Amino acid sequence: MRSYSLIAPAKINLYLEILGDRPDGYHELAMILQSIELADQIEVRAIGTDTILIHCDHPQVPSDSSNLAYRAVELMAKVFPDAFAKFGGVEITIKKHIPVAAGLAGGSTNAAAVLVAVDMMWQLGLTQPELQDLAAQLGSDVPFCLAGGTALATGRGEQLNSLSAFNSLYVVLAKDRNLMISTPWAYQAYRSEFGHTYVRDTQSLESRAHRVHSGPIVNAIRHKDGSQIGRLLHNDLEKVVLPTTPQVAQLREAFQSSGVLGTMMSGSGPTVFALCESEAHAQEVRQRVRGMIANPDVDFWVTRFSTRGIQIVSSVT
Ligand SMILES: C[C@@](CO)(OP(=O)(O)O)[C@H](O)COP(=O)(O)OP(=O)(O)OC[C@H]1O[C@@H](n2ccc(N)nc2=O)[C@H](O)[C@@H]1O
Ligand SMILES: Nc1ncnc2c1ncn2[C@@H]1O[C@H](COP(=O)(O)OP(=O)(O)O)[C@@H](O)[C@H]1O
Repeated sequence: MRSYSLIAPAKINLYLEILGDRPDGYHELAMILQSIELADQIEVRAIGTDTILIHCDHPQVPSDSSNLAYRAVELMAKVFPDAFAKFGGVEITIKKHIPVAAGLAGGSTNAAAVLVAVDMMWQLGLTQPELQDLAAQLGSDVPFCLAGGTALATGRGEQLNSLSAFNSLYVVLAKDRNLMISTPWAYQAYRSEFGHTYVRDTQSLESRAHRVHSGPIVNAIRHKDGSQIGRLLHNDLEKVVLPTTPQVAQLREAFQSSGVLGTMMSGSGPTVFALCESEAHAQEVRQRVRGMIANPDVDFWVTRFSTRGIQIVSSVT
């Protein structure tokens, strides 16, 4: 039976600006997404029946049709019914290393990996734009997870422009394991407090330029300038999460006082990350902040920027 083993990396958001509400209920964004080496391992195996089975070693990850990996196979089966009839269903095993509901796109990257595996398993030969289009139907962050590296994302986050990828920066991640933040809640809270309608068609490029402020950080990324990148980190969702979740604000302050290049909440949180120039410094910061926080429920990870998205590690055909 065919099987594929894949690596599905997490992401952090170096920049997240909310430009306004969209008529479809989403928010118009200007974001910079960055892959990191912290990753889940995904096995996708043909099972010759018409079922989809999910196994995951993490108690908070569903194994039913609400799992994004399940939804990825379901979407492929709907779009390619003949291939599904010919090759049958799949069994997916997810080894979770990415914390769940953490703002690190764990579910999205699992779904992206499954799209890649099913494309190969069903011998579809899809192009990158075709895969990206399917990915966007599964979630706003899924197209980025497929491509990986460093990208400027617009629209609801699915329109990508890749930036020069580099892996020389190290990342310390911290998350209280009792805290989970729902992405729809974070956007809804932002809309209630700061919402304003964004009508793309009537916006000239010039008026858009007045609202999007990602230029300096894009420039810093082009120059691989770690100190500038650290200084220019930005996330509008912090405006609703920091006041309601003091643990996040506290972690951010602890990193801030530890001599890092910069610190920010990732996506809708609650993970806070800090950027460092070297692995030794990142390990030192992890130790120092662990001591300052004195909360045994906070987990830490040291990882680094990655230039890659979904990677196929091995296949049996
Ligand atoms: C906040 C971010 C930052 O990268 O990531 P996470 O914190 O979830 O990792 C993303 O914008 C999340 O992307 P993703 O999790 O794929 O979102 P989706 O499944 O498409 O949408 C989940 C919900 O978030 C809200 N949403 C999402 C994207 C967007 N541009 N506007 C929104 O308002 C909507 O309420 C939507 O129903
Ligand atoms: N394959 C999956 N991995 C992780 N979470 C998943 C998956 N499928 C569905 N979920 C659910 O999606 C929600 C968001 O999880 P996740 O994708 O890890 O976070 P985020 O959207 O903050 O990046 C959680 O409630 C989780 O139970």
